[in-house]
Amino acid sequence: MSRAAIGASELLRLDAVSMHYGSGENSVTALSGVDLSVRRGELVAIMGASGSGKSTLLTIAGGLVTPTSGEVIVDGEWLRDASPKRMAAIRRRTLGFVFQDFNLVPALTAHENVSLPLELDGWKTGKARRAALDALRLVELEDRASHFPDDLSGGQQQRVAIARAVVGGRSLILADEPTGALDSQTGELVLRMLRTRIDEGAGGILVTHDPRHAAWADRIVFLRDGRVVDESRRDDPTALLGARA
Ligand SMILES: Nc1ncnc2c1ncn2[C@@H]1O[C@H](COP(=O)(O)OP(=O)(O)OP(=O)(O)O)[C@@H](O)[C@H]1O
Repeated sequence: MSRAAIGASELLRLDAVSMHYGSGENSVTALSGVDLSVRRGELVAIMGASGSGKSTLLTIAGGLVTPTSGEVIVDGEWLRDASPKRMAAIRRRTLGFVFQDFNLVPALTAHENVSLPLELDGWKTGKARRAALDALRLVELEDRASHFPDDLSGGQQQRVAIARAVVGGRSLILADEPTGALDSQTGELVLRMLRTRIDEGAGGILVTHDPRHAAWADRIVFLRDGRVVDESRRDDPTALLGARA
């Protein structure tokens, strides 16, 4: 693929990505020739049965795992060419992860949890704290900044996790079942916050089992046995219904 072919609005591209775990007789094919693109302002849902490769796709997109073959391009950078130092910088500055179990540090306030990645990245404390407060404002939790995770509801904790994922201008949000531990009303609130951030110019992948949650995405990509078997757009409800049937 020509490097010039990557558009400025394209935050993520997976090009013919395959992933095999193990070797020989015990080898498991988790992904097989997957192509995927995520643009700014676009949320892509990934659906598929357990074991279809959703989490593997997310960890590869986030540079946590190198695929067996194929290319991963994040915000114009070929991850295969990135040095470990550069890779760490891309993870800190461009990528934000949101997990099902929030992953907040219990001994730190909401404000400190959000500013921590920036401080680890060398930001001055004052600047990092101001950026963290801006991110908490985005998820409407500015007034809970000094609370510890234990003093926040599950939905509030997940909103802190979203703030931490986008703080400092990170643009690609990778969310793995971010509503799994929440009741449906709170889960919807969290998805609305995620959607707002995407509409402001980030891009994202949402791994989910729930079609109601996938409906927040612009596109749904269906995986089966590590392959993309179908794709539906939100503006094409007939295709969506057909694909889910
Ligand atoms: N570290 C690993 N070592 C070996 N096999 C693995 C590893 N991680 C995943 N697999 C296998 O790769 C395949 C895809 O797994 P993956 O976790 O990506 O699927 P998934 O769609 O996210 O599943 P779930 O919905 O249950 O989380 C499965 O067969 C799984 O057993």
